[in-house]
Amino acid sequence: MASKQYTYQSGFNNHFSSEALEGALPTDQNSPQVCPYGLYAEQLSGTAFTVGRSGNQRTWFYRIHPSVMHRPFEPYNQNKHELVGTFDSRTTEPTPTQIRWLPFAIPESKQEDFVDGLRTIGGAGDTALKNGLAVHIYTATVSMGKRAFSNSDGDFLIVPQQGRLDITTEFGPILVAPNEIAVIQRGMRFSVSLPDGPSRGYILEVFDGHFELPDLGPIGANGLANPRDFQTPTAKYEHTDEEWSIINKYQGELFVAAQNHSPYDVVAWHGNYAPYKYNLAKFVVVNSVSFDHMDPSIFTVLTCKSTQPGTAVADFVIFPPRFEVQQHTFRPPYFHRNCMSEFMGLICGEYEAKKEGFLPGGASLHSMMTPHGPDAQTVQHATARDLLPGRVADNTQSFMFESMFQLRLTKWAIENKHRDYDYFKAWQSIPITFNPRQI
Ligand SMILES: O=C(O)Cc1cc(O)ccc1O
Ligand SMILES: [Fe+2]
Repeated sequence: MASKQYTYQSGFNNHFSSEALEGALPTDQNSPQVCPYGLYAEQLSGTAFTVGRSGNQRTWFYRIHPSVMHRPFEPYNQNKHELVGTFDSRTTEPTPTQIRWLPFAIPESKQEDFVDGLRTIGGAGDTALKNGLAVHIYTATVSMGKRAFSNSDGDFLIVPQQGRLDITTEFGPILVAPNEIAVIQRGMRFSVSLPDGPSRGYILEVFDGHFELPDLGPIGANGLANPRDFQTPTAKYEHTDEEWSIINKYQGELFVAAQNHSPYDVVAWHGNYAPYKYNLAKFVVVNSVSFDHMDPSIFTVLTCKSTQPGTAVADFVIFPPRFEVQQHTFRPPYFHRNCMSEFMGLICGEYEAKKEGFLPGGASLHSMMTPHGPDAQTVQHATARDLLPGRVADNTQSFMFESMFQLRLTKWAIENKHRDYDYFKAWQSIPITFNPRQI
């Protein structure tokens, strides 16, 4: 698997075309009476037919079998209570307290693939009403083999933390490593293999809309995540009569259907609804070069907009390696209470606001308006240090899923054995230095 060739098309939101056999893409129309090579045309819509031209997304597949050639979907019960698509009092609980989880264990003695290893941490809203989001953790020890996953509920933004993911998609293969992300939108079939063995990562799922690049405003035409650094796969197909299972997440529940051919039989495709990957090391960092701490929105890689301008359903924000040069400034993240929810994870290294306890593969949640900020050790260092220009976050990468929604947590997350009940202690020994006699 790992020796497989991966070729990508570059750009964000482009109209791509790819054919694994020369001449497989019809040249003059989408639906010829008979397609080249006897293929079948099938459209995958990522937006309603009538969405305006600038936001309309769809792809045309030219495939050996129409994907409808499968047996009926039946409930797939395994793992049922650990995936959630409706966040209400029946499924989840709210808590405003600061929460931290130590690294989520990968059950190495258990054979679990990417689908069986999905667990919902929390979320908001409801997939049926196409409003809200979910945050999941995946841990996996085995490849999916002849099982394909397809999510009718939302788009997945996948953040691998340990182990590369070799993702076969209907559009072609994608290899995604820690410090890269992959976005696989709703309805796209994919299978995950694990070239490095046991793997773990985070997933942000949005129930409506799609991820976009943030506007750059006065920054200008370049910077942050540049469109050309996004990579979409190229067509690759297999023609087999083997038994496959299609596992479909629909309204937060899993269903399975059998079919006797590979779902990866797309010989050619064209369109602007396609999965992609992005290497976080390519992010062009912008920050204050004089003084003060900028808001982390300067580190937004992708955003899923709501209908309220500037207020996102979810932003994917990173804290990348960079220079820090601000003078007479408290340089770490400030103390704050935010009208947005902040879920954070760590891919590698150490996060600049926490000296201890926030570890790669772990996570934290600072809910809407819940106070948080740097821990006591970070405060002590930041207030005493020399402010020479320096490096921050070298060899590290942390990220935040920031959302306008209030998240509710699953029982799995709240009662998780890796929950760090001592998290509140991080702030208890912050030195109180108030002196009314000091000018
Ligand atoms: O809470 C956090 O650690 C994330 C964060 C970082 C920062 O630099 C400013 C605000 C913010 O929420
Ligand atoms: Fe914060």
